Amino acid sequence: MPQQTISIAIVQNEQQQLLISRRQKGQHLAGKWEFPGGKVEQGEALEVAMCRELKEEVGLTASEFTLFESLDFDYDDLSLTLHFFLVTGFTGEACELEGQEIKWIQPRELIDYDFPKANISVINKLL
Ligand SMILES: Nc1nc2c([nH]c(=O)n2[C@@H]2O[C@H](COP(=O)(O)OP(=O)(O)OP(=O)(O)O)[C@@H](O)[C@H]2O)c(=O)[nH]1
Ligand SMILES: [Mg+2]
Repeated sequence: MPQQTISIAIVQNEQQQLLISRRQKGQHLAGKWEFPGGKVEQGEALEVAMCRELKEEVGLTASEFTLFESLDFDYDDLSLTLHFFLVTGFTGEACELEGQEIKWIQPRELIDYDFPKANISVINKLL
């Protein structure tokens, strides 16, 4: 089974809102909501990958962050190691650089959005 390491940014703004985006047609788990992030490249540090994906996907530059949770999760077709960072400092304005839908929501609203199974423990920690 393919194995991937993923770095993810949970971005929190000054109103305590969190940034979520929607996975697009053709992507793994299309239609689900997620936090911006993606595959860590060969030899790339986890936080460097998180910052790169955040910039590429929504145009934000992370300046303050901590590792929030790391976990392994197996989907039927894919085995993942996911590293979630909580980003509390950033510059820029979030935009839909890849044509995906994005939203700022309150943590308690996370329960109203359909996230991948791998996100359940992280979402429970954020609620
Ligand atoms: N970005 C992100 N991916 C997640 C989350 N939860 C989760 O299970 N995943 C899974 O982790 C993998 C992330 O890879 P990705 O598709 O975002 O990777 P990427 O940005 O490098 O995509 P690309 O290869 O299309 O450029 C996917 O299989 C996705 O389904 C999440 O909250 N955010
Ligand atoms: Mg991605």
